Amino acid sequence: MTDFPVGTLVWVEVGEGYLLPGKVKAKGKNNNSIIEANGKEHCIAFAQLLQGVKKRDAIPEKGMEDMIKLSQLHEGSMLYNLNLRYKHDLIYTYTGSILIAINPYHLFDIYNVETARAYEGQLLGALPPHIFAIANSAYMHMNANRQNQCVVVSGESGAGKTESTKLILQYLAIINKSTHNLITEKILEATPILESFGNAKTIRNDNSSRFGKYTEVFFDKQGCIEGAKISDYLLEKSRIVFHADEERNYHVFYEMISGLSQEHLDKLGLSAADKYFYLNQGRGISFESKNDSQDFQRLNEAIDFLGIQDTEKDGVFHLLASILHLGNVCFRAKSKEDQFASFKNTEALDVCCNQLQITKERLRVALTHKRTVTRGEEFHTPLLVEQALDARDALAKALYSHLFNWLVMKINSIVYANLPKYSVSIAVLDIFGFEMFQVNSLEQLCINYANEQLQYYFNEYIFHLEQQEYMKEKIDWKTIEVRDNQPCIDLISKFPIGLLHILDDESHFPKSTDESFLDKCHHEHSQNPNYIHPKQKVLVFGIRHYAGNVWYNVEYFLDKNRDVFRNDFVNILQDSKLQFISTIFNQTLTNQPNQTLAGTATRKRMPTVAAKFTQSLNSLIDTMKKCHPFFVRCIKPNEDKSSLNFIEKLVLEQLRYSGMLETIRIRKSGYPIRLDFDSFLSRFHFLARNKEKLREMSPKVGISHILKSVNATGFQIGQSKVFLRETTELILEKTKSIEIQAKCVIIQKFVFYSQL
Ligand SMILES: Nc1ncnc2c1ncn2[C@@H]1O[C@H](COP(=O)(O)OP(=O)(O)OP(=O)(O)O)[C@@H](O)[C@H]1O
Repeated sequence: MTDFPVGTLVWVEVGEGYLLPGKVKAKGKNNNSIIEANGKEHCIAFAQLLQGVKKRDAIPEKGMEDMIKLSQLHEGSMLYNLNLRYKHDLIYTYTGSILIAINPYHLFDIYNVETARAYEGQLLGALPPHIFAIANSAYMHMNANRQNQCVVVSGESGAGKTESTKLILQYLAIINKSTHNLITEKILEATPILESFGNAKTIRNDNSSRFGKYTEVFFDKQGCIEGAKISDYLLEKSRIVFHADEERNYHVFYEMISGLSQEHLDKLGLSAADKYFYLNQGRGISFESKNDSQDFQRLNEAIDFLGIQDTEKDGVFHLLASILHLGNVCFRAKSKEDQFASFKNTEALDVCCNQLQITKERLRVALTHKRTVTRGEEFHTPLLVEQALDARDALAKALYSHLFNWLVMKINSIVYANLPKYSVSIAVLDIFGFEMFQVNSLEQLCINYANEQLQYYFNEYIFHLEQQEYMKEKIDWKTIEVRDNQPCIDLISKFPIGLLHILDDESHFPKSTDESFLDKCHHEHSQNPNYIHPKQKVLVFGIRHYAGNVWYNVEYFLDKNRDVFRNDFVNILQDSKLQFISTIFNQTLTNQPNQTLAGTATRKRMPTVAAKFTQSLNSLIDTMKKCHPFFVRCIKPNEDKSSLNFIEKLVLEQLRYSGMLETIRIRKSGYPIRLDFDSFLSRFHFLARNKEKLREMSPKVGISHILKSVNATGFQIGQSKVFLRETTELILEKTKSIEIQAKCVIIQKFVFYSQL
C-alpha cells in the first residue's frame, strides 16, 4: 500500500469522475493515511487508487443500483456510490444478486403491501434494489426448482439483520398463495415473543438480538406457507446476571413489570424494576425508543394468539419473577473467623422459593453448600461468599436458559407440527455479527468462529465453486484470488488440536486450569500464522480472523465451557409443586445430547458449551449447503444510531472485511447464472431470429445464435452449460416477455377479426 508522508498534496478520488485536491493529515490505523479533502476525512484507499486516474463520466445523480455496473471498480468508487445513494434515501444497492442494505435508522414508507405486490414475480434487477426483491427471488427460485433456499443476513450488531429478517418473513406472508392462513399469522406472531425474551438494549443497539436464529418457512406444492421451524443458537446467558452501563437485561423483565396489573404484580411479589439487582446495574431502566408497557400488551396478545395455555403463561411469569427475587439474595461471611457464606436476609429467598414452589430449606442448603457424593454417601461442604454468589447466578442463568429453550420448543410445536415430507423451504439466518471488544471471552470465540464458518460458506459459494465450474467447463477465465480463511477455521476447530478441542479436553480434567489450557494452546499453535502468542505473560491469546485480530482473555474459559448445572439444583426444581417448573426441568434434561467435540457419544462426558455449539453450527452449515443461497450484507453507517448519517470510514471497514470489493469484481466479470443447454434452449428458443434454421443447428451454435439475436454480450458457452451475467439473463427475460406480449396481441386480433 502506498504510504504518503504527512503534508503531501494528493488528488483524492471520491467517486467516478470526482477528483478533489486533498492533503495528507495524519497516519491512521494499519499504516493508512488520513487525507483531508473538501472538509472531510478520507482513508488512504482513495488516494492510492488515484494515481493515473483520468476524469471519467460521472455516475448518475442517484448512483448505480448495481455496483457491478461501476466502470471503475475500487473502494473509493464503491463507497462513493453507496454514499450517494444513501443521501438520496436509497438504502439498498445490489452487487449482482447480493443485496447491500445500509441501516437508515429511519422508517421509510417502502415496506407496504403495494410495494410487496410490485416485486411479486419480478426478476431480480427488474425493479430498484429492495429486500423484498431478494425474498421474491428466493420464492420464485424455490417454486421453479422445488429446491430449498436460504437467505444469509449478516452484519455487525445494529446493522439491521433482525429488521431485514422480519421484512423477508413479512414479504413471504404477503405473497404466499394462501388467502387466509392462520399458521402464517402464528409464525409472524412468534417474532415479538422471541424479541421480548431474546433481545435486550446494548450500547450498540436498543433492540439487540442476544441469540442466533435460523428460521425455516415451509411451503406446499402450491406455494402456500404450511409451517415454520426456528433453531436458536447461543443465547447470551451472562446477561441474566450482569449487564454493562447503559445496557439492560432481557426486555421481558421490564415489560412484565410495566405491563402487569398491580394485582398480578402483588401475586408475583414484584415492585418497581429498579429494586432488582439483575435489572438495575445499567443505570437505565427505561429509554426513549421503547414503550415497555405497550410492548407487554403486544407480547401478551402474541402469546394468546399462539395458543399458549394460561397455566403455562402463569408458569412463565412465576419463573421470571423467581429470577428477579433470586438476584436480590445476598450473602455475608458468618463471622470474622468463619468466612463461609450465610444469608444477609431471607425475604428475597423466601419469595423466590414461593414463586418456584420449591422447598426453602433445600434451596438454602444448595446455595450455601456444595454437595458431593462419595461411595454412596452425601457430603455438604460450605461455600465462601463469592462461591455462594456464583451458585446463585448459575441458578438464575439456568432458570432463564431452560425457559428460553422451552419457549422455542413450544413455538415450534405450534408452527411446525405434522409437516409433509415434500415441503420445500426458505430459511433466513440472522446470526450475531463478528465481535471484537476490549475484553473478549469464550462467547466471542464461539461467535467469531461462527462468522468464520459463514464467511467460508460465502466464499465457497461466490468464489470457489463458481470458479471451479468455469475451469471444468473450460470457459475463458482468469482466476480471482480471495483470502482463504480455512486455516483460521482449522486453528479453532480441527481435530484433535484445534483450540476448541483443547478446551474440550481440558474441561474434562478436574485438575486443569485456565492457565494449563492456555499453555497447551501456546504449545500447539505458537508457530501457526493465524495464532498470536502474547509478548508478555498474560492470560490471553490472539487470533487473526478474516475481519481483524482479536485477543481472547481465557479467564473462566473452563468454567464457562463446562457450564455445569449442579445436580442438587436440578433435583430441587424437578420436585417443584408448580407443574410448569418440574416439566421444563425434566424435559430439557432428557433433550441433552451426550456429545463431545470429536463427535463421539459418551455416557460419562457431559456436553460442553463448545461441543454443543460446534455441533449445532456444523449441522446448520450442512443444512445450508443443501440450499440455494442469497446474501444480504447489512451495514451500520454510524455508531450513534443517528438517522441517515454515513460515516465513510466505518462503512469502508465493513465492506473490506466482508470481501465486498472482491465480490463485486467476480460478480462483474463472472457468470453467476448457469443453465445447461437443454434448459436454455427450452426457455429461450423462440428468441432466435431464424427459428427454422435453429432446429438444424447444434446446441452450441443454436445458443450462440439466440444470444446474438438479442444482441447479448455478457455470456460464455462451456462444454455443457451456458454461462450468463445477471444482466444478460435480464435482457433475455425482458425480450421474452415483450415477444410474448406481441404474440398475444396478434392472437387477440386474430380471434377478434375471425368473430366479425
Ligand atoms: N430497514 C430499516 N429501516 C428502518 N430502520 C431500521 C432498518 N433496519 C434497522 N433499522 C433500525 O436499526 C435498529 C437495529 O437494527 P437490528 O436490530 O435489525 O440490528 P441487528 O443487526 O439485528 O443487531 P443485533 O446483532 O444487535 O441484533 C432497529 O431497531 C431499527 O431502529
